[in-house]
Amino acid sequence: MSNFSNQIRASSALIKRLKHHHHRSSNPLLLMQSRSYTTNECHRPAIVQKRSLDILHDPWFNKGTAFSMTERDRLDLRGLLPPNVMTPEQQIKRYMVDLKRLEVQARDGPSDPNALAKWRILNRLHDRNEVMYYKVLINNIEEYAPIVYTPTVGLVCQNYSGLFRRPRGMYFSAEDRGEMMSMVYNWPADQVDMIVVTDGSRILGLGDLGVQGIGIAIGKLDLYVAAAGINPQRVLPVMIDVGTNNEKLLDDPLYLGLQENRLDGDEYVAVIDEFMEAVFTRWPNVIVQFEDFQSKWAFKLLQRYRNTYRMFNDDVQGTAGVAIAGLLGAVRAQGRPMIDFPKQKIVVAGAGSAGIGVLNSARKTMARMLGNNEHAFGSAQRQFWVVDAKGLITEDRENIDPDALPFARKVNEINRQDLREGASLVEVVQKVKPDVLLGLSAVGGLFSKEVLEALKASTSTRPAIFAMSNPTNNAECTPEEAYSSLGENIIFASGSPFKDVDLGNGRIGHCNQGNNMYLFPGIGLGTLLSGSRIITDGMLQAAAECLAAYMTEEEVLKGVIFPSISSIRDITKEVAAAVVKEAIEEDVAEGYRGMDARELRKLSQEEIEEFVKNNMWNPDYPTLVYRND
Ligand SMILES: NC(=O)C1=CN([C@@H]2O[C@H](COP(=O)(O)OP(=O)(O)OC[C@H]3O[C@@H](n4cnc5c(N)ncnc54)[C@H](O)[C@@H]3O)[C@@H](O)[C@H]2O)C=CC1
Ligand SMILES: CC(=O)C(=O)O
Ligand SMILES: [Mg+2]
Repeated sequence: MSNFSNQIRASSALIKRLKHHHHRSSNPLLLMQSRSYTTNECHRPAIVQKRSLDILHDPWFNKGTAFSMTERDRLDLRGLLPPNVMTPEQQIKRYMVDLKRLEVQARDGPSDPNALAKWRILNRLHDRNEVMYYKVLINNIEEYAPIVYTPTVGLVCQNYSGLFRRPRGMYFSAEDRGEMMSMVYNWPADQVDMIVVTDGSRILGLGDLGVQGIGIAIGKLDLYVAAAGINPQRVLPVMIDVGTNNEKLLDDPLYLGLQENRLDGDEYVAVIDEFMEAVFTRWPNVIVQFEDFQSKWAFKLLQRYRNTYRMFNDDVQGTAGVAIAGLLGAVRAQGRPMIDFPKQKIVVAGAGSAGIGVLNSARKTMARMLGNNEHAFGSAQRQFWVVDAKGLITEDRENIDPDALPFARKVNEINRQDLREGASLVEVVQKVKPDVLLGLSAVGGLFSKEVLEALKASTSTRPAIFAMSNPTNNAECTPEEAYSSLGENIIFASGSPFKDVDLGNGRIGHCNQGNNMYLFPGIGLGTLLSGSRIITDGMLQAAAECLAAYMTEEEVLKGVIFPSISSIRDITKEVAAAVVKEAIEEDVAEGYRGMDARELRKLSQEEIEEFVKNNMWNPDYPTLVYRND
């Protein structure tokens, strides 16, 4: 079961990982001695059943000017390309000149006025040459993750009607009921490893964007390829269009989705059921990531499918793991042992899919550290104060959402703190003096000056502010606001990227990006390679623990509690290895392709990591061989 079953196990696991961290640069002898676990598929030729222009128009196989002369002959491409054969490096250089041209007058960062134009240029490359697209993305991940992912992906979804050129992924609509089982065979790939599916009902913090939400599934899968090395030919973004309740889209003559109100109740569930049955029939080994479903359905669908299908909900489970890693980092950053985590007073603003996911997981982690009995759960529960749109949630709340009920505070306890049902965020912060203020409210600026000023009275030596809502404009506060109100002795993390803050005199206020992107790619890859039929709580916990342990003591003390995005491929590899290991320990790993369950069980930690690494796709052109059979 979980690696967090008690503080001792957690600490020893952390120490082990920290040790491991030190020789992460890998011992060449070790590498030479260990056998290779499955050949890297990139070195095998790829068989194509098309030739000539059809290849140039197929982004999965197109290499553009990098087709060698022999390949041009073999594939009837001679004369269809300019004669100068370019190396992949030259291709990238030429492309980057075009992309960089825009940046001459561009301001950096999230408010980049050219962000959409950059997305367009990248998207055009994605449409014509996938290998090159991912090479650009992987080599410049820090710069372009904010374009293909949050924040720009939000803008892309909002402007989808105007940006739409070529379709990408599959659309299942309420009109397709009864047809989905055959529709899945319209997708050209016989193998699909990862599906990210959304119904567009809550895209980032931008609300119901209907069919336009497909952009988020595409963006998440871009990270699956870039960070986890999932083969881009085996990813499938999916939009389930059951209508929209967004009045603007319902009235927009240019809207590309169904212009009717969302299906609800049993009718809605029947559509999702049919979709799940269809995709798992064609691709029994696929993993389905649910993304940006409104809370109302996020929990219900997760409970409905998680014991029968290989699926997870990223907003509920991925976010929870990232938050746990961040919260433990915040404890370490105070120079305190992790065993102090259950003493932290935590105010959470937002009780939706993300907020409740984090609360459940944080409470469980605390309870485990406290002995995992009923009393432990009770004590853990009293460390949280949850504020939603109606204020502090207590047992006095009418029609309380059942998912929030476990966190409703007892009225007598709250009265003793001079608080009551519906108390405002600022009052709660004033009275509780929390160690952590965590926002998953989708309300930009919610951590106002008044709230941040109130946090000055925190009993923590180094209070932590997690403004996790996306995209940028929805962040509960900016790092500048936090550092200027509270001074340098804080920990700050945001869901979308911000720049570090210059505090003067050479001091830097670090801005961490606390985003589920540090976990979901590794959860998906680890599940895939373990061959587990389901994604257990233990596998998710192992992923979170791995992320928590990734940062060294020195980094954490500097306020750096999450890795830089430039190391996302490395952290993803480690998270995936932790997930595989946990699946083996829980005896749910059934093996993957050439590696059966028995062989998997024999692997050492290093060998598991090598197995993961060897199964990560790299953006290199394969040799193409034509065969028509
Ligand atoms: N950083 C990350 O990795 C992630 C960030 N998110 C972000 O979290 C946000 C929320 O997502 P969900 O929970 O799915 O949305 P949701 O719509 O289900 O929940 C929003 C919650 O915020 C509450 N809220 C609204 N106004 C408030 C106010 N003035 N004060 C306090 N609470 C208020 C609502 O009552 C509700 O409980 C989104 O912006 C999303 O982008 C979500 C997943 C991951
Ligand atoms: C990051 C993410 O999953 C969200 O904001 O919904
Ligand atoms: Mg999401």
